[in-house]
This record gives sequence, C-alpha cells and structure tokens, in this order.
Amino acid sequence: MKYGVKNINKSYKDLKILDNISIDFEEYKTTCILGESGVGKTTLLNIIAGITDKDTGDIIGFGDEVSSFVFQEDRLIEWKNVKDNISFVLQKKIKKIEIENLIDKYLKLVNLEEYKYFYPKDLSGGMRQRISILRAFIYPSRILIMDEPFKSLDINNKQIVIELFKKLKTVEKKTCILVTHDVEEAITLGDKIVILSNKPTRVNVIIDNSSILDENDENKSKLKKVIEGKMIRNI
Ligand SMILES: Nc1ncnc2c1ncn2[C@@H]1O[C@H](COP(=O)(O)OP(=O)(O)OP(=O)(O)O)[C@@H](O)[C@H]1O
Repeated sequence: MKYGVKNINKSYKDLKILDNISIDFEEYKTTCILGESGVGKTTLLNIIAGITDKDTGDIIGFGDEVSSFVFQEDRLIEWKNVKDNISFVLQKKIKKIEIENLIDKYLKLVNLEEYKYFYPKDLSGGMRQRISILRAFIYPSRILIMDEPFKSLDINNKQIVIELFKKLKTVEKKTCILVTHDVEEAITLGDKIVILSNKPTRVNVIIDNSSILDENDENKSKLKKVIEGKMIRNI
C-alpha cells in the first residue's frame, strides 16, 4: 500500500502556509514531520486526515483507510475506566467477546494490567498517555497519526511513553506519522525525518534515519546539529 501527499498547497486567506509539500509515508515505518511552531504541521495532518481542505495537491492512499489518532492531550473519557475507554473505540470493529481478551493481552504486554479498572482521574499524565497510545495501537487500523503526543509530558514520563510506543511498534504493524517540534524525539523514533521550514513552508530536507536509530549518542548529536540548522525558517 502506498501512502503519501503530493504537491500540497494551502493558504489561509492571503497567507500561504504550505508550499508544494510532497512526502511518501513508507508502509510500517515511522515518518516524523518535524518543524518549528507555526510551520503548519497540524494543518498538514488535518489535510491528511480529511479534517481540513487543501487548496491543491493529492492525498494518496488515505482515502479508504481507517486511521488511529493520538493527540497532545489524551482524550480519555473521564467517566469510563481504562478497560471501557479502550473497548469503547473497539466496539464497532471487533466482536465483544474478543475485545476483553485483546485488552487483557495488551495491558499485560506493557505491564499495565493492574490499571484495568482505574478511572482516568486516578492516573498520572504519563499513564493516561500510555493508555491512549495503547488504545490507538489496539484499534484495527493500518495508519497511526500522532500530533505531538509527548509534548505535555515531563522528561521521565516522556521516556516511559516513548518506550511503550517502541514496544507496541514491534508487535503491531502500523504505518506511523508522528508530528513533532522536538529534534531528539524525531531522531529517536523516526525511520524517516521530514523537516519543514521556511515561509511559506516547504519540505527542506528528508533524512533517512533508519540506520542511525540504534546508533551511539555521538552520531545522534551530530545529526541533531544538522537538523537544527535545517529547521531555521528564513523569513
Ligand atoms: N483555521 C485557521 N485560520 C487561519 N489561520 C490558521 C488556521 N489554522 C492555522 N492557521 C495558521 O497557520 C499557521 C500554521 O498553523 P499550524 O497549527 O498548522 O502549525 P503547527 O506547526 O502545527 O504549529 P504548533 O506546533 O504551534 O501547533 C499558523 O500561522 C496559524 O496561525
């Protein structure tokens, strides 16, 4: 299956935001869309998800597909416990009898089984976001779209949630699109890093990061410097 965007242009009134954006999203890989605040990352995601109209260009492969989403805020339902928060989104997709087995299996996999009957108010921010990422992975979709999912977390929680994402990625095959302004996040998680910069926003460079994902810190920090340079918007 081929997923991508081609020659996407978008303006809000007279202000051009996205200028001819083309990206291929490789199947089962994680593509990070990286750029400073205001560069148009959320606009691009919303265009991909069909929430916002593009002016011109093509969206490839997403039309008939169901996607899972994870946002900056966790979007758990306060009056439902963990199990019901997950089963709620699965009920139209999976047989009731299978849902509970599935939830048990995944909660166990990520060592969260003891929280099955907890309500969101009794969970920490990091724990809540782990549940929403888990929910997005269990949901039967081939695509997972994440908009700054670690932004509101402190450094420790962020690390824990990132590890959870990596673990789930090894057991559930999904094509992931991760939007972030955080260079380290992109280097840690992205098989491919797409840097958006300039005004109006263009794809500055696409970096194949797959060989550096497990690399040492020295190589990662070199790459970080290169990326930071590319993120600067020449206005
Ligand atoms: N509905 C809208 N009407 C007019 N302008 C908008 C609208 N939505 C976004 N913009 C503008 O488009 C630009 C890009 O916004 P967008 O939220 O897509 O950027 P972003 O890279 O996701 O930023 P952030 O990381 O801060 O969320 C901003 O200048 C924003 O003010």
